Amino acid sequence: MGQTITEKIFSRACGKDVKAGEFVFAPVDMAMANDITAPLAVKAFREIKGKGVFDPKKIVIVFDHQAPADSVTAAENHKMLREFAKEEGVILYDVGEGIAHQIMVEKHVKPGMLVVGADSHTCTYGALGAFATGVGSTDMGCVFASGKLWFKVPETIRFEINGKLGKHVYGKDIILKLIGMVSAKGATYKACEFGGEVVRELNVSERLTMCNMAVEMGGKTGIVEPDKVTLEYLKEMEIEFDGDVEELRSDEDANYEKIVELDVTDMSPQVAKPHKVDNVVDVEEVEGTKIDQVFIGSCTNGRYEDLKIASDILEGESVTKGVRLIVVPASKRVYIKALKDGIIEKLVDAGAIVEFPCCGPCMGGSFGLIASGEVSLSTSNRNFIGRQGSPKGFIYLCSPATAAASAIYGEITDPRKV
Ligand SMILES: CC(C)[C@H](C(=O)O)[C@@H](O)C(=O)O
Ligand code: SF4
Repeated sequence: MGQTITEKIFSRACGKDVKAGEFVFAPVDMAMANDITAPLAVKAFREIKGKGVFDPKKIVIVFDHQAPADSVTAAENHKMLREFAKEEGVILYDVGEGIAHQIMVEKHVKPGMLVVGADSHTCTYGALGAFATGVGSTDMGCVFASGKLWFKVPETIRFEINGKLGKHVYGKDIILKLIGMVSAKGATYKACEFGGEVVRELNVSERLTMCNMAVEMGGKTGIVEPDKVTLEYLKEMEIEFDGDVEELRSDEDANYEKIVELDVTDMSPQVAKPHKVDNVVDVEEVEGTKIDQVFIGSCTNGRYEDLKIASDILEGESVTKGVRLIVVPASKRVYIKALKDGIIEKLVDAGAIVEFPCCGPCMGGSFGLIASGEVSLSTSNRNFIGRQGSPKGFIYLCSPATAAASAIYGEITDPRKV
């Protein structure tokens, strides 16, 4: 019996052939924690070992959720983490560098790696053909100390996406559609392997969006077999990779728990309605819903390509009066590229508020909260009650194209009509 890419990555990490369902104690290639989870990981690490992380070059800490500090507690956490990073020599990305997940895929992740992060959206990195998953802070403390962690090698659900995407329909719409189809717990603890002719043609940015939301259907990770699109991306990011992507394809006779097929021809842009990510409908069903705030950003859709799609739609238009459009580039690299290409200027011209790279309003952090009764249309990944401010607010999720078109009209708008 052949192996899935997930089994291949675990077999390489463990130095022996392993199969889905087996429990393994595996060494990790990279470990990441952010400003919310790292303080607890450091505490656990101190209790377990005291001093001396397993390998400082493999540990990354990023300040993104509360950066720059939005409270004295956050400031104290940042201060402690700066001291820890200096003492242990681990890699630190301070305020302004961007969202951890974006930084990881711009600088550290390579195909075939086994990566853990103390954040649920670590699954994003699977878009590069790595196995990456979120872990708790205490687990991360153990990783800081030993470089290893136990896993149950997950079974794989293969999502086979075929057909042809229409105008203004993107990876975000595909993943929302899939979550609606299988439900928020439909892939619990599974590796969600995205393939098929449509995925092969998606750029890495859209693959990242899809893998990012695998956890919203319960997935242990999202993963795309690496190919020449991946290699071109690594080159652009100046990430050195001398492995063979062919070796990281799932075998033809690999064992899948299930294959889910989707033909995207004629598929509409998708929207997740409050308050569950699997409450997904075609945009036509919610067209005309009045909105108060639009957020374009997050580890799901805050990349250059996302900002470009939005600025193309908003060019020469203006955000309707009474609606706030908040745009947050996912990283410094994204921000600078968008600045140089005039994208930021177009967005600001249209009436957007463009903020520094960070998580922004995604989880109701430092700014951009909504009031009771207000409606947020967001390109992020979760629309739970209270996530972006008042528990009496409403959050709809969509692609950057739908978000930009809706900002012009002040109501949820089908981007194909703009
Ligand atoms: C703060 C962090 C633990 C959390 C996560 O793990 O996902 C956050 O990033 C989120 O999106 O809710
Ligand atoms: S952007 Fe949102 S989903 Fe992503 S890590 Fe930050 S808070 Fe979590």
